[in-house]
This record gives sequence, structure tokens and C-alpha cells, in this order.
Amino acid sequence: MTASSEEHAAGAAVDLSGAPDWTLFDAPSLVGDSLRFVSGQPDGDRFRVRYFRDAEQHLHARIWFGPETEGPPGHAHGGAVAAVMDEGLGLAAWAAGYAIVVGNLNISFRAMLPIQKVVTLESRVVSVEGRKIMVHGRLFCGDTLFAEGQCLCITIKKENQS
Ligand SMILES: CCCCCCCCCCCCCC(=O)SCCNC(=O)CCNC(=O)[C@H](O)C(C)(C)COP(=O)(O)OP(=O)(O)OC[C@H]1O[C@@H](n2cnc3c(N)ncnc32)[C@H](O)[C@@H]1OP(=O)(O)O
Repeated sequence: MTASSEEHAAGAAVDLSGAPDWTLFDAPSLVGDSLRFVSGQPDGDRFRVRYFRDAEQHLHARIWFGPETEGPPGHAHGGAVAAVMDEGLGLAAWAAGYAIVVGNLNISFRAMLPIQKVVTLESRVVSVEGRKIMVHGRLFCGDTLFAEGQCLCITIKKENQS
């Protein structure tokens, strides 16, 4: 089994290792400790998340959806999937050098995502037009696509940056 196909019981160790050409990305050192909603409990029963960058500097993540993300029985809540896409795709814009908030997030849920499973979020900044940064992403495991999203990020006006 690979890191991205293994299923894990709550409380058990979870393998969030990245692909061979990925390097660990330290999100708090870039954006501070405010990302607690999704990635704030690395040993908890909600999400466990580890961010990476690939050789081309695109941001990716390995994510374990724990029992507290449950919506339909045995599967992740759509809001849990959306939260992961919101943080991951917004963070991708920050990692690319843009201080943003998410203005619009469009998600297609393509397959039900079993909980207690490690999946991969891949992202890519696809365009930059003035203050508008478009980031696309997909959440998948092996050949199964669970969700894909388009995230319009807007750079924060100078007067609103803390
Ligand atoms: C402060 C530091 C925080 C650090 C946190 C680190 C977290 C890192 C990780 C992040 C992860 C967490 C991520 C999160 O969870 S971020 C939290 C969730 N997001 C929010 O709460 C954002 C709430 N919205 C706003 O604050 C404002 O509406 C923003 C700032 C987005 C724009 O208001 P602002 O007054 O500044 O700008 P503007 O209205 O002149 O618009 C400018 C341009 O953008 C276009 N446009 C705008 N909205 C939309 C839209 N919905 N669809 C299509 N287009 C839209 C608009 O047409 C215009 O285009 P153009 O006419 O110029 O062509």
C-alpha cells in the first residue's frame, strides 16, 4: 500500500509522507499560526495535513480525513472537503508570493470520500490578473478523483494587511 491509499483507524499513526520530489512546506512560517481550522491538530481526529512543494514550487498536501469530518455515513462531509480546498488553494497563492483572501471557491464533488483515509491535494496557480489569482486544485487518491476546485484569490489591500 502507498501513503495515499492506506486506511487508518482513529488514533493510529498516519503516513503523510510526500512524493519523492516534494519538499516539506512550513505554512506557519509564511502565514503565521492562524490556520488552525484545518491543519491545527496534527494528531487530532479531524484533519491531519502536511504541506509540500514539488520541484516546480506548486503546493500539494497529504490529508487524512479523520472520523470528525464525517458527513454521509463513513464518508467526509462536503464542508470538510470544501474547508480543505479553501485552505490548500488559498495557501497555494500565498506560497506563490501573493497575500490573498479567497473571494470565490467553486468545487465539484466527484466521488464520496471515505473517512480515515489519506488523500492528496494538488494545486496550481493558473493565472494572475491584477489582484486576481486563480488557483486550480484536485483532491484524489490513486485513480479516484474526489473533488476538483477553482479558487479565485484576491490580494488584500495594503490598508487591510496586518
Ligand atoms: C490579513 C492577513 C491574513 C493572513 C491569513 C493567512 C491565511 C493563508 C491561507 C489562506 C487560506 C484561507 C482562505 C480563506 O478562507 S480566506 C477567508 C474567506 N474569504 C473571505 O472572508 C473574503 C471575504 N471577502 C472580502 O474580504 C472581499 O470581498 C475581497 C477582499 C475578496 C474583495 O474586496 P476588495 O474590496 O478588496 O476588492 P474588490 O471588491 O474591488 O474586488 C477586486 C477584484 O476582484 C473581483 N472579485 C472580488 N470578489 C470576487 C468574487 N467573489 N467573484 C468574482 N470576482 C471577484 C472584483 O470583481 C474585482 O475585479 P476587477 O473589477 O478589478 O476586475
